[in-house]
Amino acid sequence: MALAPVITIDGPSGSGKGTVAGILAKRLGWNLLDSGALYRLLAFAAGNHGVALDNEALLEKLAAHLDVQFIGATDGKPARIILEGDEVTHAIRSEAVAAGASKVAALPAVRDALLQRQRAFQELPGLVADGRDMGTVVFPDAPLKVFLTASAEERARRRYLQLKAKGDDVSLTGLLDEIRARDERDTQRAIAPLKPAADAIQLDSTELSIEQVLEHIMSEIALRDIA
Ligand SMILES: Nc1ncnc2c1ncn2[C@@H]1O[C@H](COP(=O)(O)OP(=O)(O)OP(=O)(O)O)[C@@H](O)[C@H]1O
Ligand SMILES: Nc1ccn([C@H]2C[C@H](O)[C@@H](COP(=O)(O)O)O2)c(=O)n1
Repeated sequence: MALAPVITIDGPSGSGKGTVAGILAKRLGWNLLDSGALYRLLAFAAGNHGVALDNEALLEKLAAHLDVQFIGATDGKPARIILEGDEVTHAIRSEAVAAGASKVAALPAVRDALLQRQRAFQELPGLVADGRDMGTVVFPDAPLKVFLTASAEERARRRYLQLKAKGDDVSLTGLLDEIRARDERDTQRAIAPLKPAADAIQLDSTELSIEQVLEHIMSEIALRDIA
């Protein structure tokens, strides 16, 4: 049977990947893989089980047996995420969990343990996959690969507005520091670093609205006759 087509959207934190991937999946009626959520879930589970974020052997085991359910969908995103029986939909979205995710994601055995779980999302009619290595490692044959960026300042501003709207007490300079630290870790790690695939189209969303980003991607989809 033919493999489902995949559109990959990679890029740094706050560039808009998750938002754009969710809307795109909904418009196309395709499946969605938020690969960052898997690394966040692993970091969260490690905290629950008292596993240190540099204990590669234990994290590999935890990753291989991660008991996760993605339930329902709104705007292309899972409505609820259940980890080991507990709802963690919102809890995994904190900056602290993101920093932990970025640390466990640098461990080769962890990435290996999560690889097949990610590839299993490739089901008909198609998949929109967002992350750091979707186009370079997980789905190298994807017919459309997008590398979405924005300046660090704009990404911090977006994250600030997003967290403020949720009622979180955050500082813009603190978020900018965290974003820069995460960029550094994600781009400099030895395995599957954040970088554009050789055949990716690059979009800088600093001056673009979400809808304008989507228009660019939809025109690439039409050009390639993918969906
Ligand atoms: N082009 C844009 N213009 C303005 N705001 C945007 C744009 N794209 C995304 N946003 C907003 O920026 C915030 C971060 O977006 P999003 O969560 O999609 O980023 P991300 O790249 O998936 O980040 P992460 O990798 O950390 O999950 C959200 O509040 C989103 O609505
Ligand atoms: N394909 C992926 C997805 C995510 N990560 C790591 C690096 C990120 O900093 C962290 C959290 O991701 P987010 O939810 O913010 O997209 O997880 C990765 O290494 N590879």
